[in-house]
Amino acid sequence: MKKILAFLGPVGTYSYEAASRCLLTLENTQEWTLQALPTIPHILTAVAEGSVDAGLVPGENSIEGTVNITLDMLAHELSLYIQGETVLNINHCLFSHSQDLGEIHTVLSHPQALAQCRRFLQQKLPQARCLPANSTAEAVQNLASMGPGTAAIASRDTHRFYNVPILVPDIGDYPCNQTRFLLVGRTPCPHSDTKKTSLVLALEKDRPGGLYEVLGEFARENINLTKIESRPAKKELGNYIFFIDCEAGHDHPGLQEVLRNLEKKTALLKNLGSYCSIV
Ligand SMILES: O=C(O)C(=O)C[C@]1(C(=O)O)C=C[C@@H](O)C=C1
Repeated sequence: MKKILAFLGPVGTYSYEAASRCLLTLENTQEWTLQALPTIPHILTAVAEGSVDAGLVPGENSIEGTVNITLDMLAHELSLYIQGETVLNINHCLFSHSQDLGEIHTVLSHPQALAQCRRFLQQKLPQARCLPANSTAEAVQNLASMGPGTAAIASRDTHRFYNVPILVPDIGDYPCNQTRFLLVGRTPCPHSDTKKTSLVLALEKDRPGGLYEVLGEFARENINLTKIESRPAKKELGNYIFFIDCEAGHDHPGLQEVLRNLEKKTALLKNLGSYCSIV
């Protein structure tokens, strides 16, 4: 039986494109197949429970920031490892069977895509209401049952899978729009040449210099951070956890030293895994 890589479906989503790319780089590619699932929680839970072997989920967008559900589930709810990352350029188009923008009264898409086209929607379709869909391609698929006057925001590529014309191409608010996808599995990345590591940590107590000391550990080992973000610890207000990505793989001697020291300085230290970029 083939191993399964789950992605946010149906086919034609950005996640599908990212998953197709990852599939080619997995060890023994021909032993793998893709499976569409409807939401990010479905994907991560299926990986954790073992009904699929790996999952591909969006983690961060250059315009809208972190995909909170992904990081929250990885930090608080599941024991999974990031095994790889891949970055896609995002180029949103407006799909519709209508040929006139003035006829559009409803626009469907994934909330991230709607947010990334906020100015276009405000300026060109002020009359339209926006409805969330589970994914961009699901929004295009749903147009078939929605009647005239509806439109969907999705990737140009979606055109290949659904018989819906592009009414307006390139509707994103910013010319550079990228989403970083994470490949997650139940075990650490099997490759020895990992280049990045993602950590979640919480300070022992809120005191002057606490975070500075944590960051000092990376500086001392000359390890570059590529991301730091605080998220609510899901307790009282003002209580945060920190997501840190750094440019050091698991066999980096400096990283091992940083992890040993952080164990002593933090109330929570979760290693989400070391991995490489998939291009
Ligand atoms: O709906 C899709 O096509 C997705 O793959 C999801 C998703 C996301 O969650 O960020 C991926 C890339 C874009 O940023 C918009 C939507």
